[in-house]
Amino acid sequence: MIQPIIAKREVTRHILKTFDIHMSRKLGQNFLIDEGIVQGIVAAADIQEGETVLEVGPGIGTLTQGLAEAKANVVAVELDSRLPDVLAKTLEGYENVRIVHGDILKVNIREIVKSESFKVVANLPYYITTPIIMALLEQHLPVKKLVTMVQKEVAERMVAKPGTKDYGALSVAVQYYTEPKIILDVPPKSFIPSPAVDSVVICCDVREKPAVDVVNEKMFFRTVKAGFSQRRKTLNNALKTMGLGVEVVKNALEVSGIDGNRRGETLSLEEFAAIANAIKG
Ligand SMILES: C[S@@+](CC[C@H](N)C(=O)[O-])C[C@H]1O[C@@H](n2cnc3c(N)ncnc32)[C@H](O)[C@@H]1O
Repeated sequence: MIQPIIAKREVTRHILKTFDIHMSRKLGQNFLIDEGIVQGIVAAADIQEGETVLEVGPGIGTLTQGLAEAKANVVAVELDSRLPDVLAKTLEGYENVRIVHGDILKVNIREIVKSESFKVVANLPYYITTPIIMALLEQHLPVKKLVTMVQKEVAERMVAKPGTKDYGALSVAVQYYTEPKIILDVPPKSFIPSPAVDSVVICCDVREKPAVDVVNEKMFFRTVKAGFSQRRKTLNNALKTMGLGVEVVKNALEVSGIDGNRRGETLSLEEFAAIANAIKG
């Protein structure tokens, strides 16, 4: 069965009306109605025929359809229990789509996706963008690339460099695992309903190995978290929140050659790694 293109205002409205779906703000539901943006996301994902794509939050299947048309093997995880039935209809005839009803932060992604390598493509629910991105990165899943629609301010934090106002723990984590690049500006009118914020598509190519060598990843992220815990504090004080002794902190700063009077937000990934690697005890 040939389906109409969902990424259009009238088609989306018709589907919502037919299935009597009132969109949920709580679930971050802003559905894409701009076919050009769907095509831009699909192109950025650089889909090869038959490759596996995990989509987070397919909604009524707008982006899913673009991915299916590009011949990806799509696994789409949707939390809203009303939508699997809708998706069964809107995506009827696409044999290469599997819908899973669940919470992306709770499901076992490895088990669901069952692929040795995959890409993540999504128009993310904005109320949990950061937890989703962090969960996808921290689990060391075999993800090659993430192409996601996010709120513009979040994307700016993801690509921020040391010493800028947007630089924080999210910047370090994303840049540690990936090479992020903002590729598309998306105005509010590209969605129903229009969100109150600007959006962008960000493409994160997952690195073959992390950007810096760390002895202990947990310690690296503990150091980063402490470094940004109190933005106005010097490292001498901020690192105390790690629960380490004064001497341990002093020694780590000395060994890594980093001035304890500096602030965490000025540190590069290499410098955070140097401190973390020097912490003993
Ligand atoms: C911004 S909408 C995107 C919908 C569709 N992909 C599109 O582009 O039009 C986000 C979707 O994520 C779903 N969602 C929200 N929280 C979720 C979660 N924890 N796990 C999976 N899906 C979730 C929402 O129900 C919604 O369908």
